[in-house]
Amino acid sequence: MTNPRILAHFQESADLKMKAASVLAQPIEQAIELMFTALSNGNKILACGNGGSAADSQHFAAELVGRFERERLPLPALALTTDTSILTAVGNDYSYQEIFSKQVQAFGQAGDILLAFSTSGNSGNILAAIEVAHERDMRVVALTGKGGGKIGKILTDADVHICVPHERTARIQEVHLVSLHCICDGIDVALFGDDANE
Ligand SMILES: O=C(CO)[C@@H](O)[C@H](O)[C@H](O)[C@H](O)COP(=O)(O)O
Ligand SMILES: [Zn+2]
Repeated sequence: MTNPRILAHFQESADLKMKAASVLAQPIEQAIELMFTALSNGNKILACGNGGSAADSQHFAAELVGRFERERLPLPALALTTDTSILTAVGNDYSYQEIFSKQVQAFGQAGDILLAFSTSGNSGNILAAIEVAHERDMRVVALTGKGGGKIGKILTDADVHICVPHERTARIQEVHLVSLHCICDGIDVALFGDDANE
């Protein structure tokens, strides 16, 4: 007999993914187009998030600098969640709220993309990073949940909002991850064409 709690996690995750597929296909396509255009123009992608979403930021950067499923040259993506000296110095000397926005200020250029994760849509350091990205004429791809929170209110029409229709952080993160893989796949298809018949 399968553990009912384990079964319930898998069932809820599977049900949400199929529901989210139809809701999120369009913003995911918009994110692919935005990122492919930016990368084609010589721009880069900066990624940030807290906790599990910090891991997602690093996961995405690794798949661009390394590869997703197809061989290609490295693509410029940087997770802002990895440099412990920057994170502790800025957190200690200024505030935790500024650990990503100061990096966006330092590294972000016009035309770059900020990939911002927040399952609640309300994390202050992500809101601050988005505000600085806008000041530096960057576009934002935000992955949220729980209705999008405050992030949903500060995004512009030029940004992309992938908002998972759920209230449970773990489930939202699981859909963020499959969305990331869709974006990686879409960038490769834009570069090399569809490999469906290969
Ligand atoms: O991964 C999990 C929960 O599954 C946690 O580590 C979670 O990422 C943390 O609580 C974050 O601080 C949540 O922040 P946010 O997603 O609301 O911006
Ligand atoms: Zn998690």
